[in-house]
Amino acid sequence: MRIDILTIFPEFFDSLELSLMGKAQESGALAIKAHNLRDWTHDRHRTVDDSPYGGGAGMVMRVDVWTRALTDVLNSSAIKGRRVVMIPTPSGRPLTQTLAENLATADQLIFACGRYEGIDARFAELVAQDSAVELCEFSLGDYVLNGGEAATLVAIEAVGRLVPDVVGNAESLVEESHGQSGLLEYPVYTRPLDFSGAQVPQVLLSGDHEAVARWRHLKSLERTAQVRADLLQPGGKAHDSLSVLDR
Ligand SMILES: Nc1cc(-c2ccc3cc[nH]c3c2)n[nH]1
Repeated sequence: MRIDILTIFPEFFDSLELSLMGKAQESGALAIKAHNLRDWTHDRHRTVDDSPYGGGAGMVMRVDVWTRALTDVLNSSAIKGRRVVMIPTPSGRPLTQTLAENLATADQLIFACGRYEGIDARFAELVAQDSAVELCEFSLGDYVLNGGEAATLVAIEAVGRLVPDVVGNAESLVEESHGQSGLLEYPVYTRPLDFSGAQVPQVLLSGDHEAVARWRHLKSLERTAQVRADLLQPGGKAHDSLSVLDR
């Protein structure tokens, strides 16, 4: 998967050279490039924003700069297949595991990181009209950030780890929170066996793999019921997991 990021803070994404995302770039499973939006300005001050029509506080990012930048990235990366323009915004659709799984099948993601009061609305409108790309306006949750960069980092990690050959052991993607079961993760333990009197659950020391699997599933159900009962409602992703209680 090719990932392009348009931002006025390209150095914000230096952390993607580390850990799993860094290894995925070395292996070629992911190709990530951050571009400085100011490279597509034409004035001496490299201006990307202006005052809002209709008045109000703050500044709005210019549609001409954004459209020039996106057009250039799309034309120069020349990726065939499914291309999605990702715009982080508080008014977007929630970034869920289901959405991340869907996006992980794309050939290219292009992230448009806004700042100030956001990007001129005509930018997203023009992207939506372009049949060569999909538009995905997404939100991390109901809280407001100062810009799109942090949301983009989260989205790249959530989607990137689902791209084939990025995570070494695909098995580990199955049992995590919001994974295939839709349940929250069970508690995990490792050495020391006794820590300040706190013990490891005996079943995990039993060597009885079936009993361990059953205990883990029940702990996941318990945790999900405590913290995210909504996931267990009819239609929720974890609702089918309740059937294990009937056995
Ligand atoms: N979920 C969420 C996204 C944002 C966001 C996204 C882009 C910009 C640009 C300027 N402020 C922004 C805030 N806040 N919260």
